Amino acid sequence: MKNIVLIGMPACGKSTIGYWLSKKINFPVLDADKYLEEKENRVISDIFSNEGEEHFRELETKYLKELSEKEGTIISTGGGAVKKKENIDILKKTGIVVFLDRTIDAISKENHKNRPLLQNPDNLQKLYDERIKLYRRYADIIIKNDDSIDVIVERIITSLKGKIL
Ligand SMILES: Nc1ncnc2c1ncn2[C@@H]1O[C@H](COP(=O)(O)OP(=O)(O)OP(=O)(O)O)[C@@H](O)[C@H]1O
Ligand SMILES: O=C(O)C1=C[C@@H](O)[C@@H](O)[C@H](O)C1
Ligand SMILES: [Mg+2]
Repeated sequence: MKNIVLIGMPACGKSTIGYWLSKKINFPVLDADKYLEEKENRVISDIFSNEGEEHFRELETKYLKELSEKEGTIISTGGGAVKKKENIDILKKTGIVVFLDRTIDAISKENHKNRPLLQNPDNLQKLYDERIKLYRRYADIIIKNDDSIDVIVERIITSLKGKIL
């Protein structure tokens, strides 16, 4: 059974929707950021401020490789997983990639205190402009996150029917 890999901007809903999708279809869910933090026994913001983003990206690739070895699992990735094509190539071998497409306006209204790259609010637009084409390019399925969580979960299930469900 293939994995379901959620990609998208920070605060687009990957963790929340991954969790509720998992309840609904009975697949386990793993959050790549949490997995990395547990394996490293540190929080991501600490890795960013001490060793820098490049080191974090190396760790991210290492743990995405481990996660890609799972089967029938929902994997919520970090918002920057698309920065390296290598990450996506790895994830696509065993998974179907779902891009959660949420507007920058909706994202900007969330609380970003635990998102190191969004401490400067101007960075949200910059990240979006850099990444939107990558999320679209790498997605097998694009789901607009513009309704309640329940509706979005149903949209994902409908779009996966006949593919992996
Ligand atoms: N459709 C929605 N309706 C209401 N709230 C939403 C919706 N989608 C996301 N949210 C809210 O937006 C916030 C950010 O969502 P979440 O933490 O799941 O994003 P994420 O993509 O996992 O972010 P990160 O990349 O930082 O891990 C949460 O408080 C979540 O409840
Ligand atoms: O958008 C990003 O580049 C990031 C998003 C988070 O999920 C974490 O993976 C980390 O803070 C980097
Ligand atoms: Mg998350």
